[in-house]
Amino acid sequence: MTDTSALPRYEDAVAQFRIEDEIARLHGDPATGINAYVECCGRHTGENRLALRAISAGGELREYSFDDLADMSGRVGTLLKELGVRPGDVVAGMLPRTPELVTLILGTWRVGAVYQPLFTAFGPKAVEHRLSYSKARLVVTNPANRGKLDEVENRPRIATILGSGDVLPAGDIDFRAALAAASPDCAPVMRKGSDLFMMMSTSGTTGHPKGVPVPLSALLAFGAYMRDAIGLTSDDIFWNIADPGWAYGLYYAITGPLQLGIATTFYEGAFNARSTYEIIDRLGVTSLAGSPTAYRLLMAEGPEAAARVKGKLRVVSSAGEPLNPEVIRWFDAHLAAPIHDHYGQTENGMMVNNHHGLSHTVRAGSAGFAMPGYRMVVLDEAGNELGPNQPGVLAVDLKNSPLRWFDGYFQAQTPAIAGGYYRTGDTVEYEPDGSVSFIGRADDVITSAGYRIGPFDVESALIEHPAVNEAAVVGVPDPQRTEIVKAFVVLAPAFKGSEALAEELAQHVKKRLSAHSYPREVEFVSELPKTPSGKIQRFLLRKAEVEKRKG
Ligand SMILES: CC(=O)SCCNC(=O)CCNC(=O)[C@H](O)C(C)(C)COP(=O)(O)OP(=O)(O)OC[C@H]1O[C@@H](n2cnc3c(N)ncnc32)[C@H](O)[C@@H]1OP(=O)(O)O
Repeated sequence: MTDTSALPRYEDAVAQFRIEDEIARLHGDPATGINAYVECCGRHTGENRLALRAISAGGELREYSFDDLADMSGRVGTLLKELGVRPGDVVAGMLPRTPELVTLILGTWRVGAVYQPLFTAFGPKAVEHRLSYSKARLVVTNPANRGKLDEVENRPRIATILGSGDVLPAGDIDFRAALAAASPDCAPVMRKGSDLFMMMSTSGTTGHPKGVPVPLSALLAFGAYMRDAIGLTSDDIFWNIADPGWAYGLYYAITGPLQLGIATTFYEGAFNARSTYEIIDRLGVTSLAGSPTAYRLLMAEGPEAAARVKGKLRVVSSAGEPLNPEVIRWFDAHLAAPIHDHYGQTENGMMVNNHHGLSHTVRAGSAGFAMPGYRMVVLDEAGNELGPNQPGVLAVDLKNSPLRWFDGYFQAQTPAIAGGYYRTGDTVEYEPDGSVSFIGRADDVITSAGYRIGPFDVESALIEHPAVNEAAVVGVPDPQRTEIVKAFVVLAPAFKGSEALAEELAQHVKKRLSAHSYPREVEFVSELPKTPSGKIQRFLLRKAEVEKRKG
């Protein structure tokens, strides 16, 4: 167990926070010149220091040093330059958690370009939308995901990583062969802190996902989170199980640890509790990060499975959904591991945490305290700051949060930024001790297994099916996944509701949109509740479902 008395006091860290100290920890300077490859790899080379442990689905462990990643990403950078990728251009990756993914990201940053993740569970619809706004110059993928791009209009150039026996699709670049022929020498292109290095996306309620531009200055916040909230030290064996197709994985499974010069871990297989315990045991993982759904699945495996690794985990960090007190107690009893809830968003990263690297009281059920460098407030509808025990929307005080970096969605309006605040859309209240208690979303965004799912996207995918006239999609409570996606469907006159049709609609969304956002429940209805102006009232459907599940 961590001896928290040896940690810096939270109050002191807040009082002593100076952005100049954070900047001094970087190799570059956001004002004069910075490069994310240099921060996350180049500056850590020369000592053969370990950067990545990659475990294949079959259990084979391969290790890569920062020097290995420097060589491989140099080749990527050389190839990108040969392909005409310039600083500020977007390069997309639709790859599983493999060393090649890391080198693609580092190589993209090395030439001053912007990395856009495409989660491998996405279908063609989700991919097409993201590529359409980012205007990516190149997408790098593998044969398992390549077929989706055939259904994408106006797709960019494609580079495919072939396995043995794979045939290169006509017109594609053979990524491995091109890298073998490319020079590892590639001088990093220095950029300003306001220049972008990632293009993320986030789910909306009234439209398709919006682009979230991430400037290089966000490295300051990512590093601070790893130190203060994860409490990462050079003695740790760190594993963040989140997929780098999403913010938590890209920011804190790749960027954050590598920036601190500390090795990260990838498991290339699909998540399951058994392999997770095996890897913790085999590698001696001391610091684990992931979502509550993953932790609930570890619990469901039972105390005997946990006994094998009891006492190994020094700290466990949880993000993506509120952490249940029951999970906290179970981790304490069966793993002897303190598990702490952290709160953040794709916009701005993690902002409120039960810090592992700072000492403060930790209450089960609390989201924690604002990370030093952020001033978080609770606002009423008129934008007034509220005191303790008054529910309102959690917001960032922009002027007094030197670590904040989100300036608005990519080429889209950002009503969440107004009056000097960024409103997160989450309803919370402050406790008298200054910690934050999470209440719920203020809008219709669904949180399922740590993923944020926009109902509009799922509804649009459903409506593409010939049987569907209208659809409304909401999140309904679920003990395992926090919420699951439920669709209420009004059928076209020629169709009759059946279990087979419900399954067909679910599979349609899974294939077209994304494997993680399909409706796990489909109910056929004759009409949907609407306002007089015709807007679907999802909240009424959600309320009825909550009541039904209670009773
Ligand atoms: C600031 C922030 O960003 S906060 C946090 C961001 N969120 C996250 O990181 C997400 C965290 N969640 C997870 O990692 C996972 O949900 C886990 C590990 C908890 C549980 O994983 P699983 O139960 O295996 O399934 P998961 O939720 O990933 O996927 C749902 C479905 O999509 C499928 N799927 C998932 N990934 C893929 C993929 N890459 N390719 C194809 N299908 C996939 C799964 O097989 C599953 O299908 P099923 O319902 O038919 O079984």
